[in-house]
Amino acid sequence: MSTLHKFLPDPKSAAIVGCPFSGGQAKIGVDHGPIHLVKAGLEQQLKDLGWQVQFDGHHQFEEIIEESDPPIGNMKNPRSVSRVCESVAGVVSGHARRGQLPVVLGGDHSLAMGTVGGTLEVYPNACVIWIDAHADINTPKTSDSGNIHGMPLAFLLGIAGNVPEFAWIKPVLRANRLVYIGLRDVDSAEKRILKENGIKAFSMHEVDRHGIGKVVELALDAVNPNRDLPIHLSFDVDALDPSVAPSTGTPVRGGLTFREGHYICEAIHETGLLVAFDLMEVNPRLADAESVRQTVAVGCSLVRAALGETLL
Ligand SMILES: NC(=[NH2+])NCCC[C@H](N)C(=O)O
Ligand SMILES: [Mn+2]
Ligand SMILES: [Mn+2]
Repeated sequence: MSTLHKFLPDPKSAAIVGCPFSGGQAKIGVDHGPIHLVKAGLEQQLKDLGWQVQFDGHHQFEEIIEESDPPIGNMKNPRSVSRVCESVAGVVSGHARRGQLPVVLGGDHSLAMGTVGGTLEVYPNACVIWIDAHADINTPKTSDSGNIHGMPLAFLLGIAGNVPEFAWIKPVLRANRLVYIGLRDVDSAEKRILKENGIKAFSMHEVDRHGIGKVVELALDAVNPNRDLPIHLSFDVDALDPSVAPSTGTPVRGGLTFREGHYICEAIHETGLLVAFDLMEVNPRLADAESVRQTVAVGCSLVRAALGETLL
């Protein structure tokens, strides 16, 4: 807690935003992620690190989830995803405006339209560091699955095309403010989108080549060369190797080790620039009880690392 923070007032204050929502993908259970993370004691763990923590219970989306929500093009549950994300954006921007650091617990990664949207409303020059096996940058036209958790960045960048139901999302994110770490399952259309927009990405290949320390340095150089811009860190737990975080909907082998994942969070904490953190795609309904316990524990410890837990 000794690290000086460049954007948050002292004493440092965080808000846990539980988002039990699964409409951005097809597997049941990811909506239970935040409940498990909070039950594991996350609130007290952050208090023990010296943070003031606000947690007002998980967000209730029942009333805004559309009962009848037929696909638009191939997009599944489009109205529900849109309305949930719009409400999350309001909650996140509210916390950020009050000088709190929102810790958003998913739920699936479509929620990032809300989290990143909310952060950028308050910190328009913030950069986004996206830790994921996947690029989540399909447009409704390029997506094979129609799952919106594979599309949030296309909407935030303003390259998703015109979908009136999503008109509230402003193209707030600039391509040169987005960087990835951990990619290893990128669709061919997504590869083209990354190239065409000159988006910096460090796949597992680069992690192997340079080591995680150098990769985080290079990632920060790409989006935050003077180390003076606010950082939104969006962490999809499937960035970790499935042996480390098995309970997730779209696991991909060859991922980040336990330490590599934590190192990223620790290094971003050390910048003193972190203004928002997402932990997404923890699905306690997948895998056996021990795997669930392990994944939830890793999720909590990633959050703690990002909020300043040190090894010494
Ligand atoms: N947030 C995630 N886990 N995304 C997985 C996306 C997988 C695939 N690229 C798709 O568009 O459906
Ligand atoms: Mn992913
Ligand atoms: Mn993702």
